[in-house]
Amino acid sequence: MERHLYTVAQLRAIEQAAYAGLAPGTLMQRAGKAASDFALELLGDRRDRPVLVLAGPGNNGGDALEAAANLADAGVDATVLHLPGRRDASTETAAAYERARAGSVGWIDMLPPGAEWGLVIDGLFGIGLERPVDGDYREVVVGLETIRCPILALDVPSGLDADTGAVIGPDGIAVRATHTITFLGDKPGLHTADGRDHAGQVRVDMLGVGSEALPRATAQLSGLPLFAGRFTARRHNTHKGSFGDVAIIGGAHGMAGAPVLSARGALYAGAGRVYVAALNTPPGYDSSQPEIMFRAAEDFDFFGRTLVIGPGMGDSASAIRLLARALDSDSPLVIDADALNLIGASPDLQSRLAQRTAPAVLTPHPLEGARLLGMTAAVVQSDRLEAAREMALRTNATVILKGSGTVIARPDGEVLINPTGNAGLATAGSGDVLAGICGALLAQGWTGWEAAAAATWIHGAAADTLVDEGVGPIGMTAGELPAAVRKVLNRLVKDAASR
Ligand SMILES: NC(=O)C1=CN([C@@H]2O[C@H](COP(=O)(O)OP(=O)(O)OC[C@H]3O[C@@H](n4cnc5c(N)ncnc54)[C@H](O)[C@@H]3O)[C@@H](O)[C@H]2O)[C@@H](O)CC1
Ligand SMILES: [K+]
Repeated sequence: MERHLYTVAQLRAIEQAAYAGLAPGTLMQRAGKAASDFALELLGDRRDRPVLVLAGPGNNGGDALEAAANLADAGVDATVLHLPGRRDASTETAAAYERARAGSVGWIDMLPPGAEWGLVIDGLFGIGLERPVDGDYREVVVGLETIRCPILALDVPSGLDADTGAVIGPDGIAVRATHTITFLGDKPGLHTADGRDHAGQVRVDMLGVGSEALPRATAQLSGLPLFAGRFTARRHNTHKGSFGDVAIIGGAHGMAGAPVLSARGALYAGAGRVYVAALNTPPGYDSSQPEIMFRAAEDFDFFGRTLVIGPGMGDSASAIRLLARALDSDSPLVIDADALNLIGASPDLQSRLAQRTAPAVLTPHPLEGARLLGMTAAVVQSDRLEAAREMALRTNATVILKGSGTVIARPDGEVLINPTGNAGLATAGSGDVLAGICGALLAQGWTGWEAAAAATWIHGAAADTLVDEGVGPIGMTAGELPAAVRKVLNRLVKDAASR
């Protein structure tokens, strides 16, 4: 899957351009038709069940009214909860209202407590949401929380910012849909931050607008087409030196587990040789993974090796010295965990990072990202795309901003949102595994951008595989990920070979 993501400003321009060549109301009628078709699909053979349609004051409400009229025409028992607002409706929405009025739609003005529905359609607000959902609208959204049936959001779940995926307002609320049908192009906010929880499954309907009418998107959903060309079957005549050396630098006193998890991630993602260069006295070997070679970090030669620096590294003088040496080296670099915090606190390390020419991939979670940018994690989360872009620009590196809908950004402003993964990844050590996978791909000659996109996708797909097998999301452990990563990778290579 590869899909362009448009900002609200771009969508408004697409809408204007499309609108100019069509009879008034055409786009809304198409949106209403796409919505009612999807609603019928969701009802399946339960078309006898009543459908509640929430219609707000703007054109999102107009889409909902068109959908309600279509459903009633198809013989469905459709009831509209109409909350028109104070401003006059647009001509199209007024026409949609008249159409629904003329049909066999039922009308209510408050949510009847205890009523049972086969489906709810959310047409309260779309991309025109200007402020937090409050008053009567809020009451309706709160009321939906106790209704147990599929909820289909039109364009955007009401209350969600389509650009950022944040629920609008300090104490905001948004509809939690099971499905979203979104119009004229996909939106970043449906796939990151709160977006995945509120949008459910997303379907895009272009309302008949051709791709030639679309502007260049600087954000897209990540997917196999971006890096599938890299998955080639291994030649027989190869050896461990053909697949690169990865060295994990970390493991200060009491934190030996983190670099071992990274090392396993790198090993199972196909690196030829994997070292842990430990800050503390290194263990002789890892009995459950004896392939990993342990060395003392201070004496370790970085030359010709891909480095993953930071897991369990701490903030000692020795950690800072090693980080400066890694930043000054020509080695491809993954910078994680404590190393990110050290860079956030040191203008000297920041300038060493910005001056690098070899690939560097940063893997911050929101708090580490916030430290790098000198802001709070809440500000990072309020606009994850912007925060990732800003980090990439300042550090001259590829940035993987972790979290639901991981955002990958590069210094020229291009952004990907990763669609794989689940809540099982919210567990200690899963980030260490991701850094290791990324290191392994860099060590095999991938660019920072490809390695970041693929590592994130594979890491998420591995977690999805484990959930399918009943291993998680609850209780999934980071140590279970590497073997699942190996399965995903080999499947991708096999699929690539059979194409
Ligand atoms: N105009 C067009 O050509 C098309 C519009 N479409 C639909 O129209 C939507 C955008 O329509 P609009 O621009 O009218 O925007 P919305 O329908 O999203 O909502 C805007 C209206 O709600 C009010 N409003 C905003 N936030 C509020 C809040 N928190 N509480 C109370 N009132 C609030 C505004 O004053 C305005 O009246 C899209 O999301 C999509 O669903 C689609 O039908 C495609 C075509
Ligand atoms: K909506």
